[in-house]
This record gives sequence, C-alpha cells and structure tokens, in this order.
Amino acid sequence: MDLSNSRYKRVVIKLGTSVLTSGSKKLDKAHMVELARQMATLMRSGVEVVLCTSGAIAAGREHLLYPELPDTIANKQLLAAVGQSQLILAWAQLFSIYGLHVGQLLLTRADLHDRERYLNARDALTALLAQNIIPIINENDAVATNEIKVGDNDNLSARVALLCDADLLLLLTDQKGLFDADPRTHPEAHLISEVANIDDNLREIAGDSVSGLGTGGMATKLQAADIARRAGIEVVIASGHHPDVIIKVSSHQAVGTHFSPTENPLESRKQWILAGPKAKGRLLLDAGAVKAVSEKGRSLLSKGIIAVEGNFERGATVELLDQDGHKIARGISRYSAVALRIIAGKHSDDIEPLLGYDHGDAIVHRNDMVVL
Ligand SMILES: Nc1ncnc2c1ncn2[C@@H]1O[C@H](COP(=O)(O)OP(=O)(O)O)[C@@H](O)[C@H]1O
Ligand SMILES: N[C@@H](CCC(=O)OP(=O)(O)O)C(=O)O
Repeated sequence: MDLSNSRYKRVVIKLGTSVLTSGSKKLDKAHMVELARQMATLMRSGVEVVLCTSGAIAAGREHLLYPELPDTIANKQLLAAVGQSQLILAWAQLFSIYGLHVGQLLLTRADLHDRERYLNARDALTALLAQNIIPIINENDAVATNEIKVGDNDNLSARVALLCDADLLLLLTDQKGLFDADPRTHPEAHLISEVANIDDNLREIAGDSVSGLGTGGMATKLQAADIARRAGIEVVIASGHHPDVIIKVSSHQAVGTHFSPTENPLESRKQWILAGPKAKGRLLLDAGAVKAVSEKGRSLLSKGIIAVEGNFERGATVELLDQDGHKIARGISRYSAVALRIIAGKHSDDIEPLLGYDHGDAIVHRNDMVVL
C-alpha cells in the first residue's frame, strides 16, 4: 500500500477497549502488535502518529485476575492505576519490536483547559514527535474525579487532535463504522459511509455502548467527530479489526464512516469554547432569540431568555437551549446566573437600572459563541 500520497502529516489514532481486548476480558496482544506494526509503517513513511489508548481498566482487571470489587470510583481508580502501567508496558514492548520508543501522557480536563497546562502538554507532544517517539495518551483515571474528567477517550482524542493540530482523527472500534441503528440490536442496520453534517437526526441513531467494554458507544464518537471536524480535522470511524485499517485510511481508501471537515473551520478561541470547560449552566431561549442566534448569527440579548439553570459566575461556559430542550449554541456568559435571573426577559436598557451595573447588551456575544 502506498503511503507516499498521504495528505496527512499528523494523525491521532484512538483505540477503544473493544479493539484492544477483541471483545474478550484480556488485552489481545496479538492484535495490538498488528496495530503497532501499522502505526510503525506510518511513522516510517513520515506520517506522525499520536496514539490515544483506552484499556487501562480492562488491563487492571486482567492483571489482578478479575477481583470482585464493589463498583465504586475508588475501585475504578485502583484498576486504572494497576492497569495503566500494564498497558503502557505492553505498548512499549510492542513498539520496540519496530524500533520505536513511546512516551506516556496521562491527561485530565484540567490539563486541556488551563492555558499554561495546555501549552505544556502541547510542548511535550511536539517534543516527542520531533524525536520520532510515539506519544501514548490516556485519561489520568487514577486521579481524575468526575469534576475534572473528560470522561471518555473519544472526546479526549478529539481534544488531543485539536491540541496537536492533527489532520486526521481515526476512531477505531468494534463496528465497521457508524450505522443507521446500533448493529448489535438491529442486525439489518446499514453502514453510513459519508457524513457531511452532524445533526440531531444523526445523534439520535448513535447509541450508547451496550457491550460493557466501552464508554459512551457511538454517541461519544459523534461528539468527538463534531469537535474535530469543526476544527478542520478529517474524522474516520472504522473497525480496529479491518485488515490494514490504519494504513488504508491514511492512504485515503474508503473504509468505515468518513466525516469531512467543515468548510470554514472554527478559529482557536471558538474551538476552545466548543471543546473547553464543562458547561456550568443553561439558558432557555424564546423562539425569537433562537432565530436570532441560530439563523442570523446575532448575540444573545436578555430579552430572549426565558429561564436560567445552574449557578455560575460571569465568564462561565453555558449552553443555549430552545424551548424543546435542544442545544442550539454554546458560549461564554458575560453575566452571572444571579444577575441573569434578574434581567431575563427584560429589555437591554433595563440592565443598568436593575443591576446597578452593565457589562453590555450581549449576554453571550456572538464572538464568544459557537452555534451548533
Ligand atoms: N448507530 C450505531 N452504529 C454503530 N455502533 C453503535 C451505534 N449505536 C450504538 N453503537 C454501539 O457502539 C459500540 C462501540 O462503542 P464502545 O462500546 O464505546 O466501544 P469502544 O471501546 O471502541 O469505544 C458498538 O459496539 C455498538 O454496540
Ligand atoms: N480511560 C479508560 C477508557 C475510557 C473509554 O473511553 O473507553 P472506550 O470507550 O473503550 O474507549 C481506560 O483506559 O480504561
């Protein structure tokens, strides 16, 4: 297979637990070495590879011979702490067969959102790649609490793709790609080979993981695809067991489900709004405000807010919802939740008299907003 015509310079490859275990309870090292071989082929042909690997918890269970532990957060952390070292050991050994070194980065949401930590992580990634070392990334499950977790490696890998400015995000899983229904429960489902736009209809057909092996199923893969393609990154979801899948996708052969990047990628500030901090609150909008925001690209004014959920400070990320509860945008609020409860539904001229101060008419300015 010819990789010399690959358009890609840097690819992020995410391997789900389902791929690493081949559906069993153990790491399938025979298959992992095959994946390492393909990644090594890419590296040799000048395509840089960043590996986002799941499987720590599965490896922990295997190493401790499947202990009967109550399903608590602390026990998951225990399994991840034991399993991550086994996982990285396995990858280091498998890549060494191909003469490659690996470097481990365990990240949490905080590493991606705090500007200084973000730049540190980016520098580490770039330094590894400059020395032809494969960065191997997982969430730091042993210490990450729910508050600071990305939560699933699909979303983590999309953020890593943004972080390292990749051209391709390849999500490898136990299905051939995205189907028009979950093929586990709908054997007649069809593979969708090309996705031009991610909308609510598509989100509805992307279900959760039912195997008990993975986290998030297709739902989180679609979230990841949405984040990456809006940043101008191509995305492919494919089977990790398809022969030569990594090489085929990297040489632009049609495998799995391909998502084209959006025509006008978001600038980095808006990428950050989309993929950045968890939303701290939600603003429910009336029909006029929904139209102004979604169709006319306007800022959100106080008049169009019907209700405010959550407790947040000025500068927090919030979601904007229509009256049916659909998310229509995400942005940064210029007012706190307390202030918004006072001025919701009121005219902009009333802000100063009601609050005694004024941060401007825009509650969420269009420059601080991503329309979904
Ligand atoms: N529309 C869909 N198309 C394909 N798979 C789907 C769909 N909806 C739900 N799924 C489920 O998503 C699973 C893959 O996700 P997951 O179990 O999290 O694996 P991974 O460990 O690779 O992340 C599939 O096994 C499948 O049951
Ligand atoms: N960080 C966890 C995996 C989380 C996750 O998203 O799993 P998966 O859906 O299998 O990619 C682990 O290493 O076990």
